[in-house]
Amino acid sequence: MSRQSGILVQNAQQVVLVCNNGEKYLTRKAMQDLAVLHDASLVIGRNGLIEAVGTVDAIQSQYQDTVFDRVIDASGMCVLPGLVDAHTHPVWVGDRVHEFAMKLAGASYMEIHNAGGGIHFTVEHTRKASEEELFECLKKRLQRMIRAGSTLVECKSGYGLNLETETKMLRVIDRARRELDIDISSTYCGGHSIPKGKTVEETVHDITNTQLPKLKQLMLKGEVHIDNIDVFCEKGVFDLESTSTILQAGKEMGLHINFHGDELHPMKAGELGAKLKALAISHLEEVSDDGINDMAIAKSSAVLLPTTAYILRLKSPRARDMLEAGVIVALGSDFNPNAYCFSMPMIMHMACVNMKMSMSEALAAATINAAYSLGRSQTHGSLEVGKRGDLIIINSPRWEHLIYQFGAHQELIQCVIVRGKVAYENKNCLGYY
Ligand SMILES: N=CN[C@@H](CCC(=O)O)C(=O)O
Ligand SMILES: [Zn+2]
Repeated sequence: MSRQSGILVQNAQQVVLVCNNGEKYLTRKAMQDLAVLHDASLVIGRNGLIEAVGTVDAIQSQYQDTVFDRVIDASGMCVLPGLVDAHTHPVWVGDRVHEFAMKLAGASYMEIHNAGGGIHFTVEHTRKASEEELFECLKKRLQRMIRAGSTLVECKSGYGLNLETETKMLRVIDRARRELDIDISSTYCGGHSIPKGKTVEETVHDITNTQLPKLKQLMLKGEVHIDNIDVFCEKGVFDLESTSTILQAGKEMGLHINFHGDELHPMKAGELGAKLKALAISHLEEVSDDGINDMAIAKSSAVLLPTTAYILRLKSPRARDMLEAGVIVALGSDFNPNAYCFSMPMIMHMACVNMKMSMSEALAAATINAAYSLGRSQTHGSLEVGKRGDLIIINSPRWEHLIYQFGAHQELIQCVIVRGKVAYENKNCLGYY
């Protein structure tokens, strides 16, 4: 009797495993030297996990008696792990296209923020929105991310700044995690800004004495799921001490520390994150040399966000210094109303051009290292047997086209598979020409 299995992706020109020895992250030279199979096939079992990956011949003989639910011919194409977006703010209403115009005319991010715009503008609108309305927005945005190849996305709250709206946002993220064909890492970011009319002290007190204890109860009851805690550590927002207080309170609840630091001003966020054993620190445009060294030793990953420097016309983070020091470098889109970008292929391209990363480094940063930054690299971020069946098939004979062709992912990404299920298929994909 014949065996049965899930999906066979066969005859691919290249299957980019990224790594194949159970590595939890890649640094330095290992990021240059990704594991790639040529003329290869891959099998995802009905349990949604990768069952086998190898040369076309090897898979053919191993599975000759197997009937698959679906066979995908990837002749002339490349298979890559699903992309991991390590930093997004996707739950909000009220776009800020008017602020984009202000920034183009010369206003800085903090000028707009201090004048009551920026995060405050989004908070005002998000507080008024219904849970259903927020879910519909999030759903559309996540679908756009899937179409751009992301299969695991970090999603932050942070446009509530009070218990009611932060909880509403986290419930919306949790619903997306349960209902949509995409994996989510959920981040409580109640420390995203100081709410209007409050002091830093009052805000820290509210977060540590009201919001976090209540969220802990909801987590225990299974009403909400949170993975990470985040704070915007920045001059005029949360200083080092208040950041540390909030992050430690979150860590005591079992959350991973994953915060915004050293973005617009040097704050010694790299040093603080390393001391607190943060899993991830984002931005780091202004990180110090000591911060870089401490992060390398502590294995606190650097989540670099090329859109920030691009949109705000700032200097880019020192990716090369971090890579040379052995920091675990990851990438994120930073999708938010200030930086409206869903596309990790574009992020990788920008990381290569503006931050001087190689294409291999950028792919490692957008897969295995981004998964590490979310504590998920045991299950995500590479195409290895036993890991999640999350992959993308691109219509080009070399995987690098996904990065090289700036803004062309919609003509390259033929298929996105999440947990062994086809989450997106582009039958009209024109290909790499
Ligand atoms: N810097 C803080 N947070 C976001 C921006 C959020 C917003 O402006 O709405 C970021 O990562 O870029
Ligand atoms: Zn952010």
